[in-house]
Amino acid sequence: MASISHAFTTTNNNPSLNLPHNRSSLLRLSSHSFPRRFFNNVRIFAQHTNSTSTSIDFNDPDWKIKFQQDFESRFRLPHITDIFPDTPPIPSTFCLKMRTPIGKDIPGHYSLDEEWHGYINNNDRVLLKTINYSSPKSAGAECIDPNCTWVEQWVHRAGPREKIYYKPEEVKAAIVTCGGLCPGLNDVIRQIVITLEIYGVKKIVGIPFGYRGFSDKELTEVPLSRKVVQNIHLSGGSLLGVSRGGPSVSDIVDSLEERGINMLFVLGGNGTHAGANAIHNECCKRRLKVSVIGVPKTIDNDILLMDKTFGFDTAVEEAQRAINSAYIEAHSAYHGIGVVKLMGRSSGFIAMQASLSSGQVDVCLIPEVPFNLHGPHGVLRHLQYLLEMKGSAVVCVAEGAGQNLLQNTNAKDASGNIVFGDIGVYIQQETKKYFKEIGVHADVKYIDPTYMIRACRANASDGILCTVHGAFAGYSGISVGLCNTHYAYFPIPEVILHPRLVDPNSRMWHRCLTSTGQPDFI
Ligand SMILES: Nc1ncnc2c1ncn2[C@@H]1O[C@H](COP(=O)(O)OP(=O)(O)O)[C@@H](O)[C@H]1O
Ligand SMILES: O=P(O)(O)OC[C@H]1O[C@](O)(COP(=O)(O)O)[C@@H](O)[C@@H]1O
Ligand SMILES: [Mg+2]
Repeated sequence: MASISHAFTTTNNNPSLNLPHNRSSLLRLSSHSFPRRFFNNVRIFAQHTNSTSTSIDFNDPDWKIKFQQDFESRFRLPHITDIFPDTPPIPSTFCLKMRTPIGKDIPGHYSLDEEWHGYINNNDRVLLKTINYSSPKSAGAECIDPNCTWVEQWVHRAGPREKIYYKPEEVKAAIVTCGGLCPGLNDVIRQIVITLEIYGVKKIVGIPFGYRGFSDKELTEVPLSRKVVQNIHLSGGSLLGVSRGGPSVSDIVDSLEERGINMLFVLGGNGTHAGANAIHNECCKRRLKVSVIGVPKTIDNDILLMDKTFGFDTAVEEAQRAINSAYIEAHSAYHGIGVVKLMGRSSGFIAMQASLSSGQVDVCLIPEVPFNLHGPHGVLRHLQYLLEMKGSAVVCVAEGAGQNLLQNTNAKDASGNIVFGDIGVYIQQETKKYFKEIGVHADVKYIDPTYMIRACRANASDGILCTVHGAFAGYSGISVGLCNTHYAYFPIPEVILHPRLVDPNSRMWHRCLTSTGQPDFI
């Protein structure tokens, strides 16, 4: 029987996933019992799947069921009953149908006398992929087998559960914001605090300046309440401050123990989530009843499996303002060229989306698509053509683009991220040089709005991710994100296998190319 090595998915690098648990997995698959690690050697077939290397025999008539079982096991959410099987569930204290608190109706007294139907059932699922590709050649196709067979993949629906695993009066919740700034951090802090209070939690604190706040003795925790956070969403930044680098995971967990924190909400990007998962694993190892929940924060939008992360919409909107300025400058000058650099360490989502929606960009350069600056097909030759044809041009470049053209800085930030050379400055300089050399006038203006973009407050369309329900439901080591417009919970390792990238074969990138009209620069 021929075995075809192809696409997909398996990761089980979270030790807690291997712990015994007392809850049933997806029931519709439970009648089949295949070895759990059947798919451990499957290799990637399509681009941009969240996959590790494995192999699968597509001649096996049961491969699809086995795939789905493996998927279900990978996306199973770690739960505190994995370690404390005897933890009794209690009726939820969360209710949206509130009356003016009188006696027993006060949240925290678990005595809601009205029937409440707003809960999420633990077996509710959200469909992860929604396109049935009929051919691997379809734009953006993500296929598991060579025929692009339709395989349903379900992830866990987020939201309040009827039964909870923490008594609100026994909870000490902490919030920490890590990494770089992002619009919407204060909105999320505010929403978490307000939701915790609705459950009846009284002890809520903020850890100042990211993970550093766990170890730096000069930094004291900030008491949080609805009163404190009421208006914080009206300003950008983070009420708590942010930082990169910081203490070891073991020191962070020591600090959690000392402070008596048993719910930790960690707002950050892929680095922060790697930290959150390590904290979760360390808590499991020490047998601590702690729920660690990640909230994806990054303007780069580089977290896997989610429609988008909060702050991204705002970043795109702000980026368009910078593009518009570059356009006006370029358009108003004789042979004007505007260059705008936007953030995006490994992913060009902001540059792509802002270029597309502004309609004012002629050349969009992102890390995922290689390009030459010089040569007959290079960007500079195309700029010359644009000046001849329309008199001006606008270039939008993501910070991680074209790094192969720059000298390696060999520098890393406190979190271990590579510090890039400035591609925007390089393009500006090379453009000036090029037009000087060919004796053509060009007025080059360079705009770098990056810190202005991420410091602004979130716009109305950046939804707030509510995470508190996941912690009360007893989950830990999970992240919350929008999946096909519905909120879902994901085990952290699945969303940080690698940075989410723009697929150069996706409709979105194709639309961007249509909008800019740019050729291939290779
Ligand atoms: N692999 C990792 N394990 C544990 N902590 C990490 C890891 N990577 C990053 N961190 C920590 O997470 C925090 C934020 O990481 P960083 O990469 O700067 O930002 P982001 O979370 O936005 O990607 C830093 O305090 C850093 O020390
Ligand atoms: O100058 P800083 O603070 O290190 O931040 C720069 C980085 O921040 C980002 O905007 C977001 O990165 P994070 O998601 O890691 O915070 C990147 O695009 C950029 O490389
Ligand atoms: Mg990051």
